[in-house]
Amino acid sequence: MTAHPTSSSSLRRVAVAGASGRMGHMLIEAVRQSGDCQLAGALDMAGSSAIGADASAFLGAPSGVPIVSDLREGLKNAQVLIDFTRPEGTMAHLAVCRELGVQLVIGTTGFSDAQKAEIAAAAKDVAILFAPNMSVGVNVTLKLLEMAAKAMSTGYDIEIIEAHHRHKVDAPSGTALKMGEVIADALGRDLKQCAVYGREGVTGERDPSTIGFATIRGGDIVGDHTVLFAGTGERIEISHKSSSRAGYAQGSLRAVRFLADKRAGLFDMFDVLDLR
Ligand SMILES: NC(=O)C1=CN([C@@H]2O[C@H](COP(=O)(O)OP(=O)(O)OC[C@H]3O[C@@H](n4cnc5c(N)ncnc54)[C@H](OP(=O)(O)O)[C@@H]3O)[C@@H](O)[C@H]2O)C=CC1
Ligand SMILES: O=C(O)C1=N[C@H](C(=O)O)C[C@H](O)C1
Repeated sequence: MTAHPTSSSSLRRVAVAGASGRMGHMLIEAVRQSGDCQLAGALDMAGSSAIGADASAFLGAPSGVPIVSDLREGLKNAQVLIDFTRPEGTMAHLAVCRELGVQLVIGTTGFSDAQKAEIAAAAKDVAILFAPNMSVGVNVTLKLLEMAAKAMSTGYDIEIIEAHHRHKVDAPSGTALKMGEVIADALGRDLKQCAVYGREGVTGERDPSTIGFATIRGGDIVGDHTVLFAGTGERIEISHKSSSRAGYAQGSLRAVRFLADKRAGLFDMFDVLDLR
């Protein structure tokens, strides 16, 4: 579907940050194929070779939307910004969206606690959907983990193993950390106190109250997450594997639709999928 950035209609006007990134391309393609959204802006970093190019040139079907680095220019026609970039980029986008009243769907991972608090503060003024994984499958998996953790609260050692492509810059993945939080909450533990991020040397025996994390990086792995509940004489593995980024993009569009009638507030995919 071709949509002009200034056409007036009931289509949701969506801008995409990180427009030339792996997720940026998936999102632009999903917006253009959606039928109920229109590409209204495309952002990338100043100095990027993508600046000035048509945002959907990579599809062989121009949109008339140029990729720009000026945030106000890129957001001037948008009702909502989908941001899959880096924490420092998201924080800059957040400030301008808050000022302009543009809603945000944030898929970026790797934020500090202080940055997360800033996102929550901005959500008092503008509606924000913030989730480390937009796929339906991963969010259902989070729900399964909550149930499994409660049922196996003693006698099972919990380890979270994640694997991603060689270009990923943050570890553990945002999804793995969220899995850890969900499990720790279900067990009445504080993830900050009980997480063990990798082991080396003479570590001593495993402390049963810990939740371990292991990270694999290689090739073009889209995103695999496994939670191992290792007991005596048995073990349970709950796994999710992404073989395409399309699910993240489709989930992001569901988030855009969910936000449409929200004036302010901080939401996640549990709200969108009614999993709370
Ligand atoms: N929530 C979810 O469902 C998912 C989340 N993610 C997360 O999304 C993020 C992006 O992933 P991916 O698309 O693979 O990454 P890419 O590196 O492919 O794309 C990142 C994009 O953001 C741009 N960018 C980088 N730094 C900044 C900045 N400071 N300000 C503005 N733009 C910036 C890059 O520009 P340039 O190329 O010029 O550097 C690029 O266009 C990661 O945090 C990842 O973990 C990924 C998949 C699913
Ligand atoms: O960087 C990625 O690729 C992904 N990042 C997200 C994360 O950190 O959890 C989501 C997904 O796993 C892909």
